[in-house]
Amino acid sequence: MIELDGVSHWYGQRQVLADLTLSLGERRVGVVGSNGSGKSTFARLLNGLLVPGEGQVRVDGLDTRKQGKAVRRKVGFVFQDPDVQIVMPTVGEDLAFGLKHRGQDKAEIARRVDAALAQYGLAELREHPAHLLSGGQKQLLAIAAVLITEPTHVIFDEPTTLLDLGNRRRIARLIRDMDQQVVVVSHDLDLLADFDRVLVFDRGRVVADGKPDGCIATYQAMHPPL
Ligand SMILES: Nc1ncnc2c1ncn2[C@@H]1O[C@H](COP(=O)(O)OP(=O)(O)OP(=O)(O)O)[C@@H](O)[C@H]1O
Repeated sequence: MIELDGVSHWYGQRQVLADLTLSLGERRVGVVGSNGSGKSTFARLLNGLLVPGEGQVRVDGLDTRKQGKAVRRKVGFVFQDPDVQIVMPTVGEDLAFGLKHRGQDKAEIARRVDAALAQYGLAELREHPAHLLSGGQKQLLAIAAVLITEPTHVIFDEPTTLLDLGNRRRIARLIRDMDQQVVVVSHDLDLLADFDRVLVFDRGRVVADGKPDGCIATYQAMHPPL
């Protein structure tokens, strides 16, 4: 369960989120809204990458302000741009990185890396330089590198923006089949169509909140075709 209690946020003098109070308990929560409406800021608050200027964010009862490290172990974050997330020279090493950081033993790391390479169709790329992967392969690697650490919640900030149709569908399937709670910020409305709940952001506020059909229709009505 992710809870926001009276959350507002500012960059300098500029308010970008205004008094959000929400309980997110559904398994798949989508977030849509215009450019600059505050979605990425909201996403970053959920795993403590940012702490709110005002109010409280709690993940399974842990306060992101006071227990940030514990929250970040629970909540994985997949960035829009996989280049900011890929930190090691090869695909295999990149997958192992988060596990080493968490002090896992060698045998367990090897077991989990093998499993992840197979699961994400990356087995032939184990020794491949990570920065030479295609955009779609990098995105898959970035997602795999988060999921391998077994977070209980995963936040995706526009995970399909760089992807072709085939890889978009692959990520959509992966998100559909995940056991963890996921919060997905996306401009890809098809991706969110079968989610449990969708939030529509406008100028730092949630202006619609409910099942995808109604919320996506509300969002589309805010932007009528020319
Ligand atoms: N680090 C920052 N410093 C100052 N202003 C920022 C910073 N990050 C975002 N902003 C501003 O805050 C507002 C909300 O940005 P945010 O990235 O949360 O919106 P968004 O809904 O995710 O937009 P997009 O759909 O374009 O990704 C924007 O006006 C943006 O310019």
